[in-house]
Amino acid sequence: MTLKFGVVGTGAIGKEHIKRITSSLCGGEIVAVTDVNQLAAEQVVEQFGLNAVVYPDDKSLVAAENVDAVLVTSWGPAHEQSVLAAIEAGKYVFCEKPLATTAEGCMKIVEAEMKHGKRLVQVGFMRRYDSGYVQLKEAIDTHTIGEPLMIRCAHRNAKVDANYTTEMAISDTLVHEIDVLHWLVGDDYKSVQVVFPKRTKHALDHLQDPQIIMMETNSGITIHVEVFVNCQYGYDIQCEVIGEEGVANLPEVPSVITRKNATLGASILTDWKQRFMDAYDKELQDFMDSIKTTGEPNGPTSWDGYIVAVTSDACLKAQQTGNKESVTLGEKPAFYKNEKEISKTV
Ligand SMILES: NC(=O)c1ccc[n+]([C@@H]2O[C@H](COP(=O)([O-])OP(=O)(O)OC[C@H]3O[C@@H](n4cnc5c(N)ncnc54)[C@H](O)[C@@H]3O)[C@@H](O)[C@H]2O)c1
Ligand SMILES: O[C@H]1[C@H](O)[C@@H](O)[C@H](O)[C@@H](O)[C@H]1O
Repeated sequence: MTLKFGVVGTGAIGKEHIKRITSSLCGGEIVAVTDVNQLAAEQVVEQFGLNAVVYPDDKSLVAAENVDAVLVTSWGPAHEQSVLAAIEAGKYVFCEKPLATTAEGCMKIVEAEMKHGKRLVQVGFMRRYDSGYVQLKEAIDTHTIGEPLMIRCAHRNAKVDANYTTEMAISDTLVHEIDVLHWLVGDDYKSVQVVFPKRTKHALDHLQDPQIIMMETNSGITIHVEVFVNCQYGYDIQCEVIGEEGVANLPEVPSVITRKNATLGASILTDWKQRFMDAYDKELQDFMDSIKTTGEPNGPTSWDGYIVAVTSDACLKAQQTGNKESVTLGEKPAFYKNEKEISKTV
């Protein structure tokens, strides 16, 4: 069976996902596309030689009979409406982060999905599919380093464009750590705090860069994440878990090591597309495969999207107050308690 996708939003990551579904993954086909910029949607159909209809908006695309699954890759604020429309129509949804830009929006999606009665939604938190993070999780789960006590992370982008704001360090960038870290240690967040170090001269005037976000889990694990989006030198993702019996690090991306001019060298990637290419492939392949085999997606859930939104809201508040802000999630619904471990399925 081929899963027929309708794509909402044919910008940067929309095109990346269309390319992988049509050229490197198995079992998917793009049959519909839409974008507020109709020309962009038409160009994508031509660029990738798709046999797909261009729809005027997400509602008409979702309603198309031959669309089995909706791939939401529009701007964040537009996600909620498209995801809710897809659930309403009983269609599967793969939604890029964020699931919705507010915790209330994510909760509406959670409630709609539970009302529908089976899982339809997967959120694009691709780091859970990255082989490095999967290995790190295995080391933690098998108690290789004992009980985790502290985590230190860095999320560095070489540079960002003028539209990137101080808030986006949380809502666009930190969201990846918020998702992957609670998954890594199997614990939820209790509180967050944000500290603004000395600003880099490479940030535009409106942007506080870098930022340090401190998070604490219910069991007391303390986490420090440095978000530094004008670090200049490359795209660099670091994660170190300090346990009672040892320390585990996210593996470095493999690179040829050179020896030249009295210097030992290795290259560093420059953007997220290359760094997580395999993880993007695996998350979408898993989405298609698990729907085919079990009738439900297997990856990050709407509840995971909700956890990220609540935590991200607390961080945004902490940016303003400078105080420790609490994270209040409420009980995880039983509906979301049977998730399978990705590390055991990919
Ligand atoms: N998982 C990741 O690592 C990752 C990486 C990049 C982007 N993203 C997420 O993917 C989403 C898209 O990011 P991008 O970099 O491709 O942005 P982009 O600006 O390149 O593309 C977004 C596209 O959506 C279209 N659009 C906006 N509102 C729409 C609507 N209501 N209906 C239809 N089309 C609409 C825009 O015209 C644009 O073509 C964002 O939510 C972003 O956070 C995730
Ligand atoms: O939207 C992008 C993307 O999510 C990247 O993975 C992240 O490193 C960037 O900081 C963010 O702006």
